[in-house]
Amino acid sequence: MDKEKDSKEDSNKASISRREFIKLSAIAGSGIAIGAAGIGLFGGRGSSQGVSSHTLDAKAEAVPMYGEHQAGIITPQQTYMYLASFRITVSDRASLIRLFRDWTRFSDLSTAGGTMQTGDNPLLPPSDTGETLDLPAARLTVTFGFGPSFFNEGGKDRFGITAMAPLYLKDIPRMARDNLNPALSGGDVCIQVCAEDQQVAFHAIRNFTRLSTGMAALNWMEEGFISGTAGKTPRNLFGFKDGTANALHQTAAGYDEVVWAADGEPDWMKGGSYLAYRKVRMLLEMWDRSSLTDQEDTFGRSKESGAAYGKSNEFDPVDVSQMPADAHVRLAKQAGQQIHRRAYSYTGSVDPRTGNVDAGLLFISFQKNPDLQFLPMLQLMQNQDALNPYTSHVASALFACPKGLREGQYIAQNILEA
Ligand SMILES: C=CC1=C(C)c2cc3[nH]c(cc4nc(cc5[nH]c(cc1n2)c(C)c5CCC(=O)O)C(CCC(=O)O)=C4C)c(C)c3C=C
Ligand SMILES: [Fe+2]
Repeated sequence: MDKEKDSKEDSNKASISRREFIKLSAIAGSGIAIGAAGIGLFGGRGSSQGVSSHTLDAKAEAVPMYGEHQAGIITPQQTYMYLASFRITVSDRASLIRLFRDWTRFSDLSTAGGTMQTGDNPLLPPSDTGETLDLPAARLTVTFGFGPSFFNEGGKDRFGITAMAPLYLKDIPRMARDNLNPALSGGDVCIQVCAEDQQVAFHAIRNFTRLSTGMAALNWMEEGFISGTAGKTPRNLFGFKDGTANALHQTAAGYDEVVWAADGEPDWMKGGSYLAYRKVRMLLEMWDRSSLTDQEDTFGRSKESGAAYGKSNEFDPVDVSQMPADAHVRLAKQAGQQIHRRAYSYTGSVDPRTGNVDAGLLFISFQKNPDLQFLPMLQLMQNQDALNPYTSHVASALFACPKGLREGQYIAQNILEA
């Protein structure tokens, strides 16, 4: 593990300090107003104000949103995640700038544990929906991404930014086994929100949506969770440790190699990353009837320890020759590339016809070059993966997540005002 990156990530976990709340109060004093109701006043979330960092648990910690890279990409995974996709409904650049300014201010506030004003005018709806008033920052992160249609929608340069499109942004090509629902796929803008508290995460998505009224519409929203003991790899709904191989690149050099976009990209994208998303339904009932041997052969790893076939421990180097030819991990390795996975499990409703539960994986990976790292891997897996009989890919999207922000900048500023 790289010390420098680690300490950066650690500083990202700093709790909300008194200083930050003073900063927020100062902004409040300057009378920033957004929309009709306005982000004009800020309320700290009760329990964390003025409490020193070491007395607070992870739920109280704040992850600053400013820096070289956006938070929520290599940030250690929080327990809850919402991924939302928006369609921009305005066509002029000025409105778009207003939307991104509003979203950026709300991100700044909410990731620091603040809220918008909750009601100094009884004749208006409160600016903030209020459900986080007594809650701390809960390691909330907000990650913005832009879909291909943001830059060019069916040949139309809506915002005059087609020339600013990043190198590898396009819709993920249709795969042979795809069973995609277009209503749950793609979009102009995505917002990934992660937090240690589900209510804090939902509050953020809900208020992003409110702030976008008249300027953007919510296309779809997915909610996910993961759970694991601190320091241990969390397990997916098939009961296997999921994310082990991320350890192969968790150094500053590794992230540069795997995650951060660089050469040839427009300036706004250098230090950003591509978010590849697949909603993969997992056929739990069928899986639960398969033998342990079949389950382990599917991945080429031991279910309990997570060790690769022929090895004893989870992080021992993989020897693909020990695995069945169609094992998921063997195929992933065969692609010869690494990606940074940050997946979450989801559960949904029961199919009334079968009694089966809609559940699975919100597969999310970050990479610097999806053409090289992600698409060939997906292609290989679609054709041969032992996991295929147990899964169905039901939604898909690719977004370009810009580099991080400096204080005072708004998201997409270096695209819209370049
Ligand atoms: C196209 C990329 C991938 C998709 C889609 C995908 C879906 C998927 N994966 C699991 C469970 C596991 N995946 C594991 C490893 C793994 N998976 C991918 C890529 C995709 N997975 C990669 C690149 C790797 C790492 C390979 C390596 O270098 O060793 C594992 C093993 C443990 C681990 O390393 O995380 C599991 C388990 C599911 C259930 C799923 C779709 C539902
Ligand atoms: Fe996988």
